[in-house]
Amino acid sequence: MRLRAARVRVRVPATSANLGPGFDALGIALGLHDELDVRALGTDDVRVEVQGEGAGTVPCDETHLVVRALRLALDHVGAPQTGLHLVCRNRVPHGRGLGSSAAAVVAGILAARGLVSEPDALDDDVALALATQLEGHPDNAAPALLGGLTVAWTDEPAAGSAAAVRAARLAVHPDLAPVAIIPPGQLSTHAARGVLPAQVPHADAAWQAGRAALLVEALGRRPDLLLAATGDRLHQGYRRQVMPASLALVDALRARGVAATVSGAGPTVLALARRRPEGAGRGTDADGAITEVFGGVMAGWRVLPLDVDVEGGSVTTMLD
Ligand SMILES: Nc1ncnc2c1ncn2[C@@H]1O[C@H](COP(=O)(O)OP(=O)(O)OP(=O)(O)O)[C@@H](O)[C@H]1O
Ligand SMILES: N[C@@H](CCO)C(=O)O
Repeated sequence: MRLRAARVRVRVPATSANLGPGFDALGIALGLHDELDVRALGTDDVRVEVQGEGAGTVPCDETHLVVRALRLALDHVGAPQTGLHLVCRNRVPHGRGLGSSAAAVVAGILAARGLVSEPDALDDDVALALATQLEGHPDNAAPALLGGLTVAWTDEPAAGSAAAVRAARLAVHPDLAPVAIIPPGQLSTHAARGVLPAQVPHADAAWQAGRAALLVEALGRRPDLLLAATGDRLHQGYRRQVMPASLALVDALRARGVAATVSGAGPTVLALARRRPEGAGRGTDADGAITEVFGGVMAGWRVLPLDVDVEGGSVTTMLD
């Protein structure tokens, strides 16, 4: 395998994982994107410029997450390593539960796909497996790669072979109107996973399986069922201790009929709202409740209505 291009442009969406009961499995791509220009250099240099989210905080050397993912993908297909110049225009907030790390990992893998002579060697199946290797779980990487609503799972490995990570796209009702409510502070996924128990009661697992099945129906065809369908007993309650304000917001919104969940590992809150019907003005059916709950007192939080991204990550080869 050789490099066929020197310059590529990559675009990857934010994602929200779990959506309540779909812990480590369901995820949805959102209309908020990181964009990167990646240039292969004739030298061994690595230069990373970051604009927007993460500027001044993420490392700008070989340890940058996009660089690590890109190198993993080049190694995987036997392509030569190269010097790199990255310009990252980041809009996905970091450490907020909106899939910034998955976006970075998918961006690196897609950049490698755009650079190599046989891009099919990094098709979506391979890209998802590589992303999961770096991320640990595929629920953000799958929608970041494929767009829309996805369910990701891992097939039991046959003796002597690696487990296969797989994903399928699911239907999304056109009225679905996600609203991200983003706090000013970060919480790492690592910290949020650290407070989860090793075991849960059988009754909770059974309850959750029913809600996850209902959620697929609610998101695809019956948005009127979203409040019931976004219940959770496996993660949000355990995580209350590390994001009390987010869980208080989830509780307050749910008490007002809004299908609110913690987005990914938090601390962002995602309201799965519905677009107002034609003629009823712009906005969503959750806007009144969000305004009422906020009351202007949650300083530094941002309310961000977002479209569902249906395209997923993309890479374009740039001609010099
Ligand atoms: N665009 C990026 N470039 C470089 N590093 C990044 C980028 N995005 C995220 N990271 C790294 O990943 C960390 C955040 O990852 P983490 O998994 O904790 O949160 P998240 O991905 O934003 O949330 P979640 O996985 O819950 O959706 C950042 O602090 C940074 O180290
Ligand atoms: N399913 C993951 C998403 C965060 O990457 C979690 O909740 O820990």
